[in-house]
Amino acid sequence: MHISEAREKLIVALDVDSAEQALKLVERLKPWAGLFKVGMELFYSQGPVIINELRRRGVKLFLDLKLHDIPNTVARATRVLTRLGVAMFNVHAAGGRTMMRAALESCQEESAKLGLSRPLVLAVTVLTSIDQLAFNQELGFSGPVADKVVAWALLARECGLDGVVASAYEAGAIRRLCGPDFIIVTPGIRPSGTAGGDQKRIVTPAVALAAGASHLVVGRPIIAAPDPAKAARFILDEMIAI
Ligand SMILES: O=c1ccn([C@@H]2O[C@H](COP(=O)(O)O)[C@@H](O)[C@H]2O)c(=O)[nH]1
Repeated sequence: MHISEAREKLIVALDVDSAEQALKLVERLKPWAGLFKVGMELFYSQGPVIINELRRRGVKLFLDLKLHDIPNTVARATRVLTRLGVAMFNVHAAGGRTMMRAALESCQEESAKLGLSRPLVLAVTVLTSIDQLAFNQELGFSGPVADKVVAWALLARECGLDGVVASAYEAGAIRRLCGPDFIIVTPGIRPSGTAGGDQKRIVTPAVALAAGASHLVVGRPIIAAPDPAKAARFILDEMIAI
């Protein structure tokens, strides 16, 4: 894989609470990342203004707010988010079929109305911070995590969604069952030899790509590094090593 192809697959999580920090990271990391992820911390502290600020810098954005509510509420929230012009956003697969369909339909309608290209809609499956024990004992699900992730990926595909957020542990099965064009965004990425912290289903960048992930989400290993650009470059090197 060429480094430019790896760059398109790397999503840097802007997990900071100020516009100044986010914009500084984007300026430093733009050469090394194809997308930037705005999650709850940045969006809740800065609001939609930060999306406009970032878009003005010409970067593609993944709005990671993980919508999960009744279908009507999610549809109405989706309508508003679609106006922001992000490249992708997500909802929880656990919200069910009607909710996922409502999100997609509302996003399609609003994009068409505004003449915008439709953002990709992804379904969050089982969070990468959940291990098998917590999945069974705390959340009360029976069976392997992977079975639930794959079932939710199939449901998301049936609802017409563009892809899922899932760990690399499940990426191979999702890729086989959902096909080559299905988007698999994979957080829980840790460069070899680094600790996972709160992340439980973790793999290295090379392993995630080999498993079938289409995009890798990396936060702390890049943004908390002494030199974020060097850390991003290191991750790209691990990605192209496969
Ligand atoms: O299952 C999920 C869904 C989303 N995330 C998000 O990805 C990043 C990962 O950050 P790291 O610092 O690289 O651990 C973070 O913004 C999460 O909210 C996830 O980790 N797992």
